[in-house]
Amino acid sequence: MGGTFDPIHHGHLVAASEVATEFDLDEVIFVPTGQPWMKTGPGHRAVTPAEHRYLMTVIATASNPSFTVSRVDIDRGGVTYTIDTLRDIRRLRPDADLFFITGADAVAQIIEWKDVDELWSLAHFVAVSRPGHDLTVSGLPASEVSLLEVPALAISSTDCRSRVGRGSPVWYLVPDGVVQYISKHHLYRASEPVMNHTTPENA
Ligand SMILES: Nc1ncnc2c1ncn2[C@@H]1O[C@H](COP(=O)(O)OP(=O)(O)OP(=O)(O)O)[C@@H](O)[C@H]1O
Ligand SMILES: O=C(O)c1ccc[n+]([C@@H]2O[C@H](COP(=O)([O-])O)[C@@H](O)[C@H]2O)c1
Repeated sequence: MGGTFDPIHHGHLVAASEVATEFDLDEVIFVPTGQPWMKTGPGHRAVTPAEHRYLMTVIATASNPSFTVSRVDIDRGGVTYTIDTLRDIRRLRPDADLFFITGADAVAQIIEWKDVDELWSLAHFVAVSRPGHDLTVSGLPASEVSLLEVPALAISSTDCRSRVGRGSPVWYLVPDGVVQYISKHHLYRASEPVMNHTTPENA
């Protein structure tokens, strides 16, 4: 499951768990993005430094033995494209059948992703329902994309960030360890912007 995970929240975790159960997956690899090109650049906010997003993802998934976190997109550097993510994961897991988990909002944009026609040979895509978004495969090859209804959690990273920014709690929207990480590193505080060069060591 790829994501910006800024921060990771229970919507991500429930989606991953439901897909793992439904498709009998051995492992779900969470892959935090490097630079997500659809969320960066002019007119977009600065995405939180990758090391913070990576560590929050590790904390959130640590208690589940089937959940792991990959650094491939972070360590490759630069803009993240799923075509590269899947090629790297395939190299690391040559014998695995790969599934790529997305939410209904992300799957609706796949047609704009880099090298979209090549994606289907690398993984089977599973799109999960998300409150506020229609779940359809229109325009996509139906045999390559499965749709799955998951328990509706109207949680977004955007809302988590703005809640922290205005001093509202994010308890129970994100895992407890992520609440504590956000607080410890002063993430998402409007008055204390986190610069892109900030690392967990000097935050
Ligand atoms: N509540 C949710 N239910 C189902 N899928 C979700 C949910 N939140 C995120 N996803 C899916 O998880 C993947 C990664 O999401 P991402 O890290 O961008 O979180 P987000 O909450 O959408 O972030 P933001 O609000 O910053 O855009 C995407 O495929 C997205 O569609
Ligand atoms: O490959 C692309 O062009 C592409 C464009 C937008 C998003 N993605 C991937 O979709 C996943 C969810 O992205 P996001 O921006 O919703 O966090 C993440 O793994 C991104 O790398 C991929």
